[in-house]
Amino acid sequence: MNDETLKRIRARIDGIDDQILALINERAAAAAEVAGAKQAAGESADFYRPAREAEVLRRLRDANPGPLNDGDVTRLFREIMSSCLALQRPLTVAFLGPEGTFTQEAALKHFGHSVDSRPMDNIDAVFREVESGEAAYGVVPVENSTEGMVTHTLDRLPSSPLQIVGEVEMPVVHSLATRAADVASIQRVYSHSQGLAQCRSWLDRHLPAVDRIPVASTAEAARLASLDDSAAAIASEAAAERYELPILQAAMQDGSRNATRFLVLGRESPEPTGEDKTSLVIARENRPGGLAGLLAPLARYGLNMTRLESRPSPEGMWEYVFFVDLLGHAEDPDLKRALGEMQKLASLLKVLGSYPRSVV
Ligand SMILES: O=C(O)C(=O)C[C@]1(C(=O)O)C=C[C@@H](O)C=C1
Repeated sequence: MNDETLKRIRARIDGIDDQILALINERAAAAAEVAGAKQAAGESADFYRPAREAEVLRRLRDANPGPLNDGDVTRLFREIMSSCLALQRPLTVAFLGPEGTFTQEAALKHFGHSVDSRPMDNIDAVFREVESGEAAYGVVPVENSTEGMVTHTLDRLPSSPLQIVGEVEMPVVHSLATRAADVASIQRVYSHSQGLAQCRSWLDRHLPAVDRIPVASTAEAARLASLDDSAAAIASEAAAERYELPILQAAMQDGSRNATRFLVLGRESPEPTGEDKTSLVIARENRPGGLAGLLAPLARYGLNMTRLESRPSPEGMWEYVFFVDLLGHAEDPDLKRALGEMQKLASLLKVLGSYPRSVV
């Protein structure tokens, strides 16, 4: 390419960037106007509107003419909205820490980077931080496609006054991060128990005799591995980078499509968007056909159940509660009727939240 051509194209790009800059700021000013209107209406506590954000992202994704792909378009607008909201008031978001966990990545993917994100030591602490009002929102893992549910999260939900206000799905790619020169020099491997489980076959094949040490998080594993040249961590690339650990093996997880679902916890239920999910916890006294009868209204109203999970009930030995995810919002007429009918049969029925299905 000759210099003249390059100069001409770059001048055009500069012109486009000026327009984008002016438009982004015009958008931020409009969002600030919304904030003013919310404040005037007495809604000053929290300006975040998950339902509206999901609508904005879905509309732009569906309108995207390319060549940018839909994922990049939603990510860019996610960050623009995050910055617009931070101008109104930055959100505080508690997440299962420390810095560098997959949960932090999920929190930033959902809220964008213009938030005040706070690492918590454990899942219970995330719940408490939001329950006490110290943080407006919290992010916790709930299930992994290889290893199944995160029982701490499920068990904490029924007794919490918090609502599930969103979900984030993320591919989870594990790396073997270490200062060891080669696999043969590794004497111990640290990770979260889920990380060790998700890489079991790889470890059996390549490091069969090495100690596998479960620690509080994959980020903590990376920190420990950074202190000991004969140790390795199974952690995210981000955590490896944070602790300046070289990656000896990338993408070492057993399932090529390993993904984790995270829940966003808040205090108020989002409005319906037309593409929502509802999570419930239910129970019925133990008798033949009990659970089938309790779920029957869902089939009658044509509702789609996307998850059914049982957990031991805190009430009694060999008693169970069931976690159910449904497509739809608890305010949708059919779902509302089905819930009304289930309520009459159930010994326990609690709506844990209705929230927009994940967009980014
Ligand atoms: O529409 C609103 O309620 C806004 O505050 C504007 C806006 C946006 O930037 O589009 C910002 C924050 C909300 O979470 C949702 C949307």
